[in-house]
Amino acid sequence: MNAKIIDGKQIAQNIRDSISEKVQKRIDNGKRLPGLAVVLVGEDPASEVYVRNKKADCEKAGFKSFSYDLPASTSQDELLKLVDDLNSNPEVDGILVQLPLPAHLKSDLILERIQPNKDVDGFHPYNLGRLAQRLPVLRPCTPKGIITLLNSTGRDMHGLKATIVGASNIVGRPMALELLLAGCTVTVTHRFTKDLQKEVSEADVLVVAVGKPGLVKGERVKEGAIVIDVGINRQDDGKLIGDVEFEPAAARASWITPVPGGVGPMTRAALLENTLQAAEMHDSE
Ligand SMILES: Nc1nc(=O)c2c([nH]1)NC[C@@H]1CN(c3ccc(C(=O)N[C@@H](CCC(=O)O)C(=O)O)cc3)C=[N+]21
Ligand SMILES: [Mg+2]
Repeated sequence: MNAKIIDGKQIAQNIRDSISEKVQKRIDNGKRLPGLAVVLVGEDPASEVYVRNKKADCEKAGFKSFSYDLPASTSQDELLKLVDDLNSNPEVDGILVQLPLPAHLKSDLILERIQPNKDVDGFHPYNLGRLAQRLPVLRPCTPKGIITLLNSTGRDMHGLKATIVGASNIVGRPMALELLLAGCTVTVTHRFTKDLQKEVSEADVLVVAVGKPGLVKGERVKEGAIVIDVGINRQDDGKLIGDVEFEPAAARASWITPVPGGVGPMTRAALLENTLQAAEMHDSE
């Protein structure tokens, strides 16, 4: 088997084109532009790149974008006050507080302050709870983007054995809920898992989201598996690589995502989808 590449960059572009058309229809129908507020606290260089890209995505899609670059010294109360203001601003459909936040800020309390119908990251307990109950509203962006990638393969997900490597709040856990909803039998591995490579070797669908290059050995990938690599690791030469050994994994898999150009662009596209969805929800409120 030699894997076909799942072209996240192209699929994300198709999504952005379709969103631009829907924004144009909103304008034709005299509706507001969808609005996204992006909040960045402190000066993490990687976060600055992501936030700049998100703003550019918004502007290209025809959304209104609001941006708040706050100093690392911002207090919990100041940040909560900003979230409250954005919650009550009728031009703002979506609020994204870029993670990680500086250590003195309590991100769980801040994320819970975002009104669930503006929680375009899908991180609020309400939205995670709805997903857990098979009644999703706003879905976490990276898992949502991955479901779109899996659907693009045309493979029926029902009954497939899916293994997720990594149990984070932002990827692994919501990914498990999405794959369960899609009909997979789901395993989540984490730091206490006894035999990671054994779990990997049994997966028909493998999603790896840890942030350790080479964590998944290509020779352990099941013949014909679909491999989704969420890892983004910058090497000394500046190149990005994932968590999966790409070449040997691609020799065994049926489909595989590249890094870059796989999951990353889909996370951004899902953010635009969620912001448009939030705007449509707010139209009828
Ligand atoms: N509240 C919040 N929501 C997030 O969704 C969020 C966050 N905080 N904090 C950081 C992570 C990371 N993340 C990425 C998004 C796009 C790419 C992306 O576009 N990656 C490109 C490469 C980009 C590059 O060259 O650096 C690719 O994989 O092809 C990567 C990572 C969103 N995150
Ligand atoms: Mg994002």
